[in-house]
This record gives sequence, C-alpha cells and structure tokens, in this order.
Amino acid sequence: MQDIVRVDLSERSYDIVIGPGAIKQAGARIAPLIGRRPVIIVTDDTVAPLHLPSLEAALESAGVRRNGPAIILPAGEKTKSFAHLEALLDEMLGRGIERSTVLIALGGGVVGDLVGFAAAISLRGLDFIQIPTTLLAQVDSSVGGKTGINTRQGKNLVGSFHQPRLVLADTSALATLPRRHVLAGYAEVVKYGLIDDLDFFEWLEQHGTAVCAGDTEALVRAVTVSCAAKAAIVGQDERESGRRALLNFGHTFGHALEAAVGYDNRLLHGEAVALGMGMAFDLSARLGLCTGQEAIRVRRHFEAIGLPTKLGQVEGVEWDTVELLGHMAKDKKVQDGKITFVLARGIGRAFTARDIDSAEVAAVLDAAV
Ligand SMILES: NC(=O)c1ccc[n+]([C@@H]2O[C@H](COP(=O)([O-])OP(=O)(O)OC[C@H]3O[C@@H](n4cnc5c(N)ncnc54)[C@H](O)[C@@H]3O)[C@@H](O)[C@H]2O)c1
Ligand SMILES: O=C(O)C(=O)C[C@@H](O)[C@H](O)[C@H](O)COP(=O)(O)O
Ligand SMILES: [Zn+2]
Repeated sequence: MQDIVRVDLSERSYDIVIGPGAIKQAGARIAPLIGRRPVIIVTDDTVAPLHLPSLEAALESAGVRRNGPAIILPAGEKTKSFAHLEALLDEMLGRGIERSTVLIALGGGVVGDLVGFAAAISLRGLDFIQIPTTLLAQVDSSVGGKTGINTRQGKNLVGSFHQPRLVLADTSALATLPRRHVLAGYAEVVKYGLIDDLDFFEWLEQHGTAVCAGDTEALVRAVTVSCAAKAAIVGQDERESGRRALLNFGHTFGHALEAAVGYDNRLLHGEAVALGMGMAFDLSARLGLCTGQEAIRVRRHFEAIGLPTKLGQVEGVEWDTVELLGHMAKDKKVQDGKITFVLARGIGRAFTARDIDSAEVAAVLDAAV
C-alpha cells in the first residue's frame, strides 16, 4: 500500500512516496534520481539505532555512493540552532563536499529543517532528500521547502525556502515513535481539516484514534490527505505571499508558547499548535466570526485524542500574557508592525486577518490558562 503525491513546482517539482516499507525501498527510489553522486546521511541519536541500518542497507544494495558515515546529531528542538548548524557545516565541509553532494535528512522535523537549511546554504545550494520518521515530519515539515533554525529572538527566524528532491514517508517507521510525538504530529493533521476540509475533519473525528494507534490504512490515508493538502497550497504559493499563510493556522499563538518555554521538552511543537488552534478558534468566536460551538467541537476532538487544550496542562510554566504578546509581535507574518492572524469562520473555513484588537488577543490568552 503506497501512495505518491506530487508537489508541482515546475523545475522544483518532486514526489512524496507514502506507505510502509519506503525506507527499505529507498535505494531503488534514490539511485535513479541521483546516479553516481555521493550522499551524506544526517540523522539524530534517537533515530540512528532504530532506522539508520535499514536505510544504509537499502542504499548499499542499490549501489548509492556515500561520502563518509552518517552524521548523528543530538535529538530534540534545541538542535535547530546556530551552534548545531555550524557543527554540521563544519563536518560537511571537512569531508570535502562538492556541489554534486546530496544530503539525506533521516528523522523528524528538527533534522529535516536543519539539514534542509544546511543544504540551502552549503556551496550556495545542495540537493537534499527528506526521509521523515515522525508523523509531524511526514504530514508537514518534510514537504514544502521551509527550512531553518530557531534563534534567541524566536522560532524559525533564520532559514530559507529550499525544496527537497524527494520525500520518502515510511509509515512503518512510526511504529517506534513515542505516543506523545504521535499526538503532536496528529495536531498538524487536524490542521488541514480545520483550514479548508470539513469532510477530512469529520473523518478524523471517526478515525483519529485509529490513525494515532498506527492502523496502517488509516495512517496512510491521513498522511496522504495531509500531504496532498499541503502540496496543493505550496504549489499555488511557494514563498508564502498569500494562501500559504493558512498553513500557519494556530502557529502565531503556538510559536509564542514555544518561545516562552525556551523550546524545551515541556511543550512540543505539535502540542503548541494544538493549543494555538484552540486559541485561534476562541479568538474567532470572540470576534463573532464563528460560533462558540465550533470552538468547543475542535477542543473536544483534541481532548478525545489526548492533546492538551489548556495552558495549565503544560507542567512547570508560569504563563504571562504580556510576554506572549511580545513573542507574537516577532511572528514572520507581521507587516507594518501588525500581526496577521489566521482565523476561522467555522471548521474548514480559515482565512487571514489583520487589524485584530490586541485586547481581544490578550483576553483569549488570559482565558486559555
Ligand atoms: N518546515 C516545516 O514546514 C515545518 C512544519 C512543521 C513543523 N516544523 C518543525 O518541525 C519540528 C518538530 O518536528 P518533530 O515533531 O518531528 O520533532 P523532532 O524532530 O524533535 O522529533 C521528535 C522526537 O522523536 C524522535 N524520533 C523521530 N523519529 C522517530 C521514530 N521513528 N521512532 C522513535 N523516535 C523518533 C526524535 O529523535 C525526537 O526525539 C519543529 O522544529 C517545528 O518547528 C517544520
Ligand atoms: O509550511 C508552512 O508554510 C507552515 O507554516 C507549516 C507549519 O506547520 C510549520 O510549523 C512551519 O515551520 C511554520 O513556519 P513559520 O514560517 O511560521 O516559521
Ligand atoms: Zn507547524
């Protein structure tokens, strides 16, 4: 059972291969694409013992050339930093990379975002391949070419648009993923329903538990629908000059929450996005754009799945509304000093809005604790 979703971007187009066994078949997919060009695999120290051996075996059996052993980074969000970017570039340049070198990112969104950025800026641009091993990375971060790192000022503030040449989303690799990370990735799956696909949201209300339990059919469908939704938006607006901002639903709030906890393990990106999407619905309801019932329905689904819906569920954090508003003011969607919000007229009816009264935003943050 494998699906292929095409990201249509003229000369930068690529396939996303989705389904169980995609890592075992990686050599057969990659060799025809890159020929004799050397690859460097980059992964993290949690994924390496679990999935690196099967990728290495697949590449070897297809005769793919390697430039040295895999580079193994520490797992976790703090790796998306200048320090780890520098160490990675140092190692790559030390190996004498050439412009023909292809990077392979094997791991979650942290490895994918960092390696994609390293590919974008090394020798002014290397090709790279995404092999996402978290649900979040399979449905979101490996697709669309947003790459980058966090800085002390905020989330993803240094980066570039650099599309991968191929994405291999092996759903069987998710069998080893801890449940907390499955749920965090699931938040980005729900996002696609909330943006513009009520039918998909209703399907998730019925089948979300099966998706999160790793049922192959449900999982492949959820990943495929998510990737198709993202591919359609990215194909229309690669560099976020318009419609792509919808993919940021829940993120204006969510990124501020992540910054407030200092990107540590108390709050994962997907958990922050789930909380942020709840707040985006609360703000929409406060502004009379949708009914309070819609906001309740979204929260009820997150609760049923096991995602957080209240800031108080994040342990060990003192939330401060003024501080959160300060983080939100650094959002990349700010224009002329005004934050662009993604709001909703209902489930599946998201849109972007400016000139939102900050007192209303503060009221939503106060109520979310
Ligand atoms: N570029 C984009 O468009 C985009 C989209 C969404 C999120 N992101 C970014 O992605 C990052 C979050 O990604 P993530 O949730 O994948 O986090 P992550 O990369 O930190 O992975 C989560 C954890 O799971 C481990 N792991 C990965 N695969 C595993 C597997 N198969 N089995 C067991 N453990 C495994 C990792 O080692 C890590 O500890 C954030 O930095 C976020 O900003 C980027
Ligand atoms: O691909 C996009 O566009 C997204 O916004 C997807 C988000 O889920 C993702 O977290 C992204 O990294 C956020 O982008 P940013 O530009 O707000 O940093
Ligand atoms: Zn996200």
